[in-house]
Amino acid sequence: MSADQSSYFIDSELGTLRKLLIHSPDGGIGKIIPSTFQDNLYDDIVHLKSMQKEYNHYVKLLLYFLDPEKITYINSFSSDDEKQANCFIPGKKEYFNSDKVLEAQNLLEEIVGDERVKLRLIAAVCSYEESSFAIQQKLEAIQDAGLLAKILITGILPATESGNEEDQYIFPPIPNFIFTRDIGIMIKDHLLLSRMATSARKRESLITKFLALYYFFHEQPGKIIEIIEESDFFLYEEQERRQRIITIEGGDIMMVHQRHIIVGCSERTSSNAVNEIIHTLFSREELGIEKISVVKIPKKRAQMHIDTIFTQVRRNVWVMYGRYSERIMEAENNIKQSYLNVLAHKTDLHKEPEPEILQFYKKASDPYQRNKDYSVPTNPTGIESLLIQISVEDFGVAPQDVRIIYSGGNDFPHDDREQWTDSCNVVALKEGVVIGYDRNDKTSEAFRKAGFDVITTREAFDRFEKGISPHSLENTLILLPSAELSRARGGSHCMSMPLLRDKLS
Ligand SMILES: NC(=[NH2+])NCCC[C@H](N)C(=O)O
Repeated sequence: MSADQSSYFIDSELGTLRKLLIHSPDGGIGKIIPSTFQDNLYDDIVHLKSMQKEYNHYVKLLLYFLDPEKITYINSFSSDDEKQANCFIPGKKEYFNSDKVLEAQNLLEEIVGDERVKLRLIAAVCSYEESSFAIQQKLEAIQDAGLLAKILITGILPATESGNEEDQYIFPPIPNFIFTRDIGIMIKDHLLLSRMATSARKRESLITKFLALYYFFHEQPGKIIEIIEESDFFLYEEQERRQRIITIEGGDIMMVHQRHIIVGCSERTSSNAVNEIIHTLFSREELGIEKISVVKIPKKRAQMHIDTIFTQVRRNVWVMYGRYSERIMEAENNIKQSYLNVLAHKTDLHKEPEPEILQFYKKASDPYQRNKDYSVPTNPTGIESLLIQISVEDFGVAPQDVRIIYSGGNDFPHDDREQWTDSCNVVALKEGVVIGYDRNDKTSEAFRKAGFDVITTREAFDRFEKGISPHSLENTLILLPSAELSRARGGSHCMSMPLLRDKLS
């Protein structure tokens, strides 16, 4: 399998999905202990086997839509449970190996098959992880590229290679690598590399950079966009450096329309990064980006990226967290304030920091200037108006036809509970057909009320087995089992890095 470079292209969140990058939950996740799950950006320890089982539903669903021949292949092992299970484990002989549902571990295996790349990557990882020279040499001696790829991800050097009686833990796990959304962002036929905000995810950035350079764009490195701090960054004192730091995570960037990108300014994507993203994207004429909407959100664990607050379902339909809707916030504040007035309380209502929208336009007639101010004075008043504006102005939807589905049906406490378990984080397989989590009951109900079919993956598979074509589904929310997956604090949008979508007609 080698990369077909012309076949990466993303200019919407909705065009029929043809190719994406995933990573199945790996052995590193099963090594996290109660005192480290927080540092690892998890909210509990998870049961790896159950998580993998849930994840396999996701993979199978993707294959039904993107590469159905692989379903036939997997089904051919129906009389042998072990072999069938192996079809879902990267590195196993029976692994399905699709060139449409791409597994990061497999791509890594492919690039480290080249000795030159292998040595570079080992050196880079070992120096980042501050490994000993002895460990570096052990890794260099490994001839099995598949094994090496697995070790670089899980951090586990098996006894057979370590020369010890037991497995050796040489690097920390990177349990968030399942959230491939965050590691890089396709913008048309370019790839913007992320720059992870936390040390728990930095090895992911490193591996992704190698995948970009030696797999996806090895013949066209110019298509890789990298945004880093200014060259004098290291000369500043620590506090100043904190202001100037550039961190970018894919969950904060949405290529929502061919001319319009949304960029989140959040716990993970720094304001300086947003600034540079605007300049960089506008300066690259070939991208054709004319408008950038910045969504500044409070820095909070529950909403670490903008895709935890809203995602797009159809041109005219969005799912969002109602507490971040300015319309709802205003209505609630008014009600609360009027109670306070009636009760003659002197205290003012405690207000949470509110999201803020700033829009920037690149006018084709204006020559590009480094310090030019692109901002426009009339920004949408909040996230909900922004989403409506996109549907109406970018997609030509009539305002009365825009529909916002709220997390938990906007009903407290379900709104908060379900946002926490990623009710607002859905990915579109095609326009109107999205993947969500089965535990978000009230959000599913809200989808039903909005005219969507809501089915579980099992129901979907049954239908497909009966010969119904996956692509015949319309306006459907497909629910993944999610008891364990959701504890890692990401949904299907986070678990996907789309590489190729059809253009919307
Ligand atoms: N695009 C996303 N919302 N990704 C979710 C990432 C969750 C992951 N545990 C983290 O905190 O980094």
